[in-house]
Amino acid sequence: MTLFSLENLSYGYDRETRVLHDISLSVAAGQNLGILGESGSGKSTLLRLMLGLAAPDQGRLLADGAPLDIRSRARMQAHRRFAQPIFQDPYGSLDPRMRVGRALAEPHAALDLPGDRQAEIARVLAQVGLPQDSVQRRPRAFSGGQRQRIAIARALIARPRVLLADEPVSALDLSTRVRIIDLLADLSQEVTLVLVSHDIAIVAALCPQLVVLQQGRVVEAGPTRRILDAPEHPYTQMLLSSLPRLPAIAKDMT
Ligand SMILES: Nc1ncnc2c1ncn2[C@@H]1O[C@H](COP(=O)(O)OP(=O)(O)OP(=O)(O)O)[C@@H](O)[C@H]1O
Repeated sequence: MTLFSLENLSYGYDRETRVLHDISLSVAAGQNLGILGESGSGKSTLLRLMLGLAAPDQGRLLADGAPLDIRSRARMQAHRRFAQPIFQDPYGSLDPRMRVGRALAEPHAALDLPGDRQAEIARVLAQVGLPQDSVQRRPRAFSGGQRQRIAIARALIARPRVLLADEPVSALDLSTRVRIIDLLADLSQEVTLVLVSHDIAIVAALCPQLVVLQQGRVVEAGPTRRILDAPEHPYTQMLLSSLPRLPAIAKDMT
């Protein structure tokens, strides 16, 4: 089952500067896809298009088997149940005044989701490993990692088929990162992840499929293992060779 299919897609924020060039890729159910690229390569823009926040200038974007018409309210309502975002900054993505219970109830109501609202809130809190009494507290009462868990719970309330995650752990400290990566790995038993990152280690930990983006173009795509073992494109080779060589540094210090 193909969840997303992008065919020769191009996009620019204005007429003069094109940000994405002739992108083709697909996301298969159960096959997490990593999109790797340096800052400014167009990763966030690509996710914006997949979320339906903007439409391609050229090419096609199919979600759940059909072209995504972002002018159709009904289609976008369905799309928000299909694909949910997770952003980099858990501080920015939650309203500081809103108690967690309300932050989770809101999308359940707005998307007209089935199921008992309180039971659904209890379900997502358990899924992300937060205590049930979190509902009464506001975001400031939580650590950065816990806030990212709240943001993930908010995405999960829709029971989406896909999570579109934009650098979901880069704002977190190292040990918290590992725990959130473990959570995303657990969740990807049920929901497919599209993960955008400049960090090869995170992409490699979570995504069996990889697309490498350079200045808005796909330069390499395929199984992550194959690309890491034998990168074909000079840009991918450069990205891999710029990884810090920690064991070598440790050896030098002895
Ligand atoms: N709202 C906008 N208006 C105009 N240009 C934009 C806008 N957002 C991004 N861009 C430009 O589009 C290009 C790609 O940006 P994008 O944020 O998609 O890249 P990225 O790979 O996600 O980078 P980063 O990791 O730094 O977020 C950049 O040249 C950026 O300046």
